[in-house]
Amino acid sequence: MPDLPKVDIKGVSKTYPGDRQAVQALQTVNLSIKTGEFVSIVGPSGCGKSTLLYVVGGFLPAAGEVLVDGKAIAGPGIDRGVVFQEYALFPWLTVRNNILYGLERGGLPADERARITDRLIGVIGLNGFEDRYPRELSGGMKQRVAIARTLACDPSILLLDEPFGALDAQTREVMQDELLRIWLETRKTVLMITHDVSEAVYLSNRICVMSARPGKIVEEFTIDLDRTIPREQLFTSDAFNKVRNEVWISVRKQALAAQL
Ligand SMILES: Nc1ncnc2c1ncn2[C@@H]1O[C@H](COP(=O)(O)OP(=O)(O)OP(=O)(O)O)[C@@H](O)[C@H]1O
Repeated sequence: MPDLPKVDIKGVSKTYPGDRQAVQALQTVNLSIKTGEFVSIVGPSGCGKSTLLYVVGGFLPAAGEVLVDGKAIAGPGIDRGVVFQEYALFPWLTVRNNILYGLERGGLPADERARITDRLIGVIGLNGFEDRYPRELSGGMKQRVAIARTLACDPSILLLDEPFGALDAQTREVMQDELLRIWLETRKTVLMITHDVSEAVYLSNRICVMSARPGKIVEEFTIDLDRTIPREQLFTSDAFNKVRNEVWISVRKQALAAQL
């Protein structure tokens, strides 16, 4: 069925019960993501972006439905790999063993697991650092390991929650380029949360803007930029700046509405 969405979020609402007051984080969110599409979600702080990602990840129960390949999810699954903002590495495992960890339960023979791990260490540019522990790595290196660990299980969907939010500006750019290269190579379906409008425009096919809490999708932008041209050229192009400004204005409108 060629038109079946890879991820179909249907009428998802989420209210967190509270001691004093319940918090409605999401209200009837609908979003269909095609196979191989890179979709980013932007919106004001606290509007429910992470909540939506956790619902799609299967970590959080919610009203409505999330379908993957047409089937309702019932919890987390190996079809969906998640990368969190805060690296989430095991401090007691080396780079190699952090990446191997996710593969150990997959039933693959040891030599195949080692082959996948070695290849990914090359992909993330950490040859020579295989036996280092997370405490010996920079923030950018740790996040590369976290991404490699997620890629090791070869999920068809990547769920990225502000994956570069904790990195300095230069490392962030390097990591964006790395992610773009990986996506162009693998064409995985990606759902990414970010605060950074330029990052969303640089990486995505489509950007969804969420309203202030309770979050719902209020505007969508299709991004049709040439991803093969160098970053400097793209960032200084009129086409890039035009769409970046449009998205920025849309997010700002929601952020201002939240303050009223
Ligand atoms: N476990 C929880 N219990 C109660 N309320 C929660 C919980 N997690 C999130 N919330 C509330 O739900 C709302 C949405 O939170 P969420 O983290 O999804 O927003 P966000 O858009 O990702 O925020 P930010 O951009 O600041 O990271 C917020 O008001 C938050 O306080």
